[in-house]
Amino acid sequence: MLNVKNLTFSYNKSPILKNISFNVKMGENLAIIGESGSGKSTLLNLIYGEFDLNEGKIFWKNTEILGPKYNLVIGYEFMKYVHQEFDLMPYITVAENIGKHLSRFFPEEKEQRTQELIKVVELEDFANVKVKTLSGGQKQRVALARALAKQPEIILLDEPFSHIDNFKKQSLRRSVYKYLKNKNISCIVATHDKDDVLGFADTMMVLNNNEILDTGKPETLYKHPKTPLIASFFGEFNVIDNEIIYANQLKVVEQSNLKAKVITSYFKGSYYLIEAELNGEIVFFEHGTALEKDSAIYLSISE
Ligand SMILES: Nc1ncnc2c1ncn2[C@@H]1O[C@H](COP(=O)(O)OP(=O)(O)OP(=O)(O)O)[C@@H](O)[C@H]1O
Repeated sequence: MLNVKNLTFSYNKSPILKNISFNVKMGENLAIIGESGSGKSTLLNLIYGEFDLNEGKIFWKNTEILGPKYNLVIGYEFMKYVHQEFDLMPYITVAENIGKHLSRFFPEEKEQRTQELIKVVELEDFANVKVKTLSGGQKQRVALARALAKQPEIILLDEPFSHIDNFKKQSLRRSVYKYLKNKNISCIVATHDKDDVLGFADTMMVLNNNEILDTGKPETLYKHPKTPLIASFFGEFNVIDNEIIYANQLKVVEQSNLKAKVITSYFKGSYYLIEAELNGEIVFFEHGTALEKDSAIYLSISE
């Protein structure tokens, strides 16, 4: 289990993270979300032992994670970190990059493991291609596979699918998170993307103003967002009578005391997002069809 206790850290004078405490169990998937600059990457760096803490302690099982002041070589065998710079060897192939740190003395196992991971990141067609010729998204997938090669006990992922196109993203995400679960590898993922969280994360943690704003199951935070910031992570929402109401909770009805005027209909695929004016405020709701501009409609709030 990863145990982070009262962590406080600053690069310069003002703290970036204050009093951060949480645990991650074996095989658990924890998603860290927060606005840009809220300290997600910094927290991953600290867990990896990249910097020295100002205060607090980090343990993986019984091993204390120590920063550069105490360690000549940063990083531990049981932990891998896939950050934004992929740090690959450009002049060797995808397969060679992935198998680079696997033992040469077990060539069959090395080959088998490399092939298994190439499949996980869906790079079968590129196994023998030199990394320097790959796109950003393909490189990101090689970096993921390489981090998994020696099967860490815990993996830290910083925006792991940020460079991957929408055509591939969904299936790749399922493949990687399923692999981590099957192998019982703990995972901490820093992300801006709700699709990394919903359906995959066991727990999510929201960083805001240097602290943990909330933490819990994604379902709980979705259903009971403490603040508009948390609701905004999940999608369009409105504040009506001081309550956070998601766009999909507002329905058009025959008659109600919420009379609104349609402004714009945005095509969203399986629905339209309608922008309307309600009591002088802008509201958004989802609807099956586009609605005529300036038409009057009545809304009701569903659970
Ligand atoms: N090496 C550094 N030296 C000084 N300040 C830094 C350093 N790295 C990050 N910061 C600052 O620390 C704060 C947190 O940055 P961090 O990269 O951890 O945020 P983040 O939540 O990961 O952001 P993003 O979502 O944009 O990646 C920012 O204000 C950033 O400017």
